[in-house]
Amino acid sequence: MALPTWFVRTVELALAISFVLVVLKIVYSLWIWPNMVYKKLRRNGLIGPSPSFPLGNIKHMVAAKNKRASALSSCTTVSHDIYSKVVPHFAEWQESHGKVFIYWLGTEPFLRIADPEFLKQMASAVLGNSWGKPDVFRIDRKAMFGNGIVMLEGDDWLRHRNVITPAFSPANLKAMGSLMVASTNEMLDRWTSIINSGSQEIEVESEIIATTGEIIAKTSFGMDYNNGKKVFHKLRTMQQVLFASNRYVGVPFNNFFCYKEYCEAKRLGDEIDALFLTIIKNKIKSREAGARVGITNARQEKNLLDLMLADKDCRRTLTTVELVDECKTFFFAGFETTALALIWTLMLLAMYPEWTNQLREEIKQVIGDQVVDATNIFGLKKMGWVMSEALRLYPSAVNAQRQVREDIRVGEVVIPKGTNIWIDMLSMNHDRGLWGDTVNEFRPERFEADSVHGGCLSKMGYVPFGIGGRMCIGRNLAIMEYKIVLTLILTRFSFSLSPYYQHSPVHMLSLRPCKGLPLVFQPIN
Ligand code: HEM
Repeated sequence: MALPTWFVRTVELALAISFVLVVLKIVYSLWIWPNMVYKKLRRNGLIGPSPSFPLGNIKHMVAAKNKRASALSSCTTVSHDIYSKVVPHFAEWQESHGKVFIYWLGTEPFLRIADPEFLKQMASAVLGNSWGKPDVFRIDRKAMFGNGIVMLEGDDWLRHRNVITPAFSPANLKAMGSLMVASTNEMLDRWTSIINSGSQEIEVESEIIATTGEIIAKTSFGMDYNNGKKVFHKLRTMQQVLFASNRYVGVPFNNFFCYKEYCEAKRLGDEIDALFLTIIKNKIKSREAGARVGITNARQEKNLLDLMLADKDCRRTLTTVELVDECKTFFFAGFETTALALIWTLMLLAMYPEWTNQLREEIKQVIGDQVVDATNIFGLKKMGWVMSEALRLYPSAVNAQRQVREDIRVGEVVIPKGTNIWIDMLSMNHDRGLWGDTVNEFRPERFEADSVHGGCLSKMGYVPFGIGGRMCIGRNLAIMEYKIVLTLILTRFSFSLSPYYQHSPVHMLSLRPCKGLPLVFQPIN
């Protein structure tokens, strides 16, 4: 039966209108809106390198990085003056445009900030939960973080933060200490076997990463070794895949250009979700079974996942999907950052044996013959300075990103709603104007008189754990783990840099040694 002409015409008209609306929406979001934000920023005197459509400044960024990579491959000395090597494009643009400038990732304009005073005024003008996260990263990193706390904003962020914060109470952290000691000792026993078998050189990067992965799997989710390992390997692979496609973040339809990587990241993300889902469902079942035989939820709460399953009033406030996303978020945020702080510290201590000796002496005085635990390591003050100095020269979090949810006034400048913000911590940590002539030297003693800011001329110039309400939730856990692992290594081994070590820090979501960290070990009797 033929359809009536008026019906066919109406459908055609509806389709035509929908098509035009979709095209208008695309033009608006890819062209009109970003240009409106850009023009407002320029009217306020903020400038930057000229972008081109549709890559923005990405072409230049990739070219600068490739040039740097070939220069680094012939470099044999270790220098801590790394800023222009890690982000050569920013170093170049800072020379011509100053510490605050606009650059484009595809069709997304970003305001890059490395001026702590500008940042201070900006941060004091907004409430913690009225900062957003750039939409472009929320989409790009969905496979990795889902809608976990790192990507949330507004009331949802506050709700998750309130549920999760109690998990990091001193009592809970204390309970995690013995698990950390056990996992670290397993790693060190493995090192002893390697040395006894005749090889003194150990590739430390992968060892530390695997151990911190195991620690987070056990302490946060009560996972067994095999499941922890599975999640850990999938997350690592996903990071490599995402980094490969990351270069086109912000470019319209970039998922089509990097379709293979996009599908691979999605597949890995789905597999990790399925693993966590099984763990969560089993936990819920065992909690229910426990409740039936009279074991209260409070008695069952041991790790982060247990605590997320029930808030203090024993009600579940996060849905199962939200729990899965938080598990992924904490797994990634928890192992990579702490591992890198330890890895760069080992590289630095291998270069500066006088500091290794000072730390060993401190361990002797503070811990002596006691078993290392979550309480006695807090007396290790010099180790705290070493951690701060390592995080200054080689920060695990190189930058932080935000999206402005309402217009912000900074002096005469108005930053319009919708602006993407790129806070460049690496640049501030290596800023001679803030740290003086010793900026690129390893000097933990700068934290002796000023343990928080290390004598930096601006209080906002050194923020290794972030700023304001979104400051790192796992800070105390990270410090505890760092001190436990480092204390155990220093009491069992002395070490130096392998002649094969190539100093090649690279920005791959975090700051990592591109060519690993081979160290030569000697057991201490
Ligand atoms: C040396 C180790 C660590 C460093 C340097 C570090 C650094 C940071 C920084 C700079 C931020 C703020 C990011 C931003 O403002 O966008 C942050 C946030 C966060 N960190 Fe850490 N972190 C470390 C360890 C950990 C650990 C061990 C965990 C969990 C077990 C963790 C979980 C988180 C989470 C969930 C957030 C997001 C908080 C929010 O948005 O409310 N971090 N971290």
